[in-house]
Amino acid sequence: MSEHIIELADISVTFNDGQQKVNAVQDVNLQIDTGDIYGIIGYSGAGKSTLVRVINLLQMPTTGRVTVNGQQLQTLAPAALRQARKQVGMIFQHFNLMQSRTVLGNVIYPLLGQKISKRDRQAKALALLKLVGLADYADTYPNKLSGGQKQRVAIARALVTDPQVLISDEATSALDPKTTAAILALLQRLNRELGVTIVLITHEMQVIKSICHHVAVMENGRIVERGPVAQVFTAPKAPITLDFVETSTNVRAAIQRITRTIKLSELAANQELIAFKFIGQATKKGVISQLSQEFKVDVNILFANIDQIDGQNVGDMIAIITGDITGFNAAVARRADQGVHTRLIDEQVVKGLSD
Ligand SMILES: Nc1ncnc2c1ncn2[C@@H]1O[C@H](COP(=O)(O)OP(=O)(O)OP(=O)(O)O)[C@@H](O)[C@H]1O
Repeated sequence: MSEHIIELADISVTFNDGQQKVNAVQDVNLQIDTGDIYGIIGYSGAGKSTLVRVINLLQMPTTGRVTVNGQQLQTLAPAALRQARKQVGMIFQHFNLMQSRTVLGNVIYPLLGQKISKRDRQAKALALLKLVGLADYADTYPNKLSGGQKQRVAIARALVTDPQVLISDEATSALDPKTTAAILALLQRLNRELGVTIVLITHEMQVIKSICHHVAVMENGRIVERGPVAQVFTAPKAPITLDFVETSTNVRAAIQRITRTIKLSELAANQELIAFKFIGQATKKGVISQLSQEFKVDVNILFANIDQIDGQNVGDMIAIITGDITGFNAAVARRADQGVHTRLIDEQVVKGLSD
């Protein structure tokens, strides 16, 4: 088995929409490890759906190579490609269930036409319904189910051909927060128990933070940043990543609220407004209280929040520091390797938030 279950090399997708040319995906290289939960985040129109549809050649790339489980899909004859596609299951925002079939009928559907007896088909579908918590709903029709239950059926259906990869295209976007959390927990359990690799696209940071191990951030058809979730979201490099982070942690709203009441231009020469980030152990160590005593600075906390990213604690704090700010800032900078990061909130930062 290859270490990378999915390898996308130099992928571009261009649509010719009448007179207009749309470069939906541009020069994307992406490798996804076997067994990973890999998130792709971006705003609407960033190219996420187009990119993931390339993974099973539902969307032919204009250029580039698609390799799944060691097979370069574009080199396969139609029969082999049909077989290879079964390695990739998909779930969608609107479930795409067939209303005229029962829950069991929906889950069985992908197995029709395969060399597998009716009894085995049923047994397999029922086992999957049990796995997703819907054993008692086999004979129910989809219109009698809640959104969360419909998505569970769709997940069972996507897994019935034993795919190695499950693609989730905004699968929780139509669900309420509690149901979203339950579906994400289910995906996490399926990843652990079945070893299925999950590629999950979303525009919501919360989704990425709760179950993904790696993330790629897409903007205008390109991947602008990628890496382990905790790393990308605690030390974002691309402006759009920072934007996602600050929106989801409420830091952006907090900075806007604070700077509406406190004018930065009216701060004294020995005062600064600073945003702190504490990662992992640093959330527990009281580094700031130690340093504030050492440098005799006052720390006036205006906002604080603690969050979990891929199982790791991440804290945010915004405070006005008064006193020996040069010494204090230098000492904090030396703590970067212990997971303490700071950012000065100046007029430019505030202006950037309102743009
Ligand atoms: N079949 C198509 N023909 C023409 N343009 C398309 C087609 N499919 C997608 N596009 C365009 O390609 C770009 C990327 O779309 P895509 O759906 O991949 O983005 P997305 O990040 O998944 O956004 P959303 O969450 O809104 O679906 C958009 O500008 C979209 O309008």
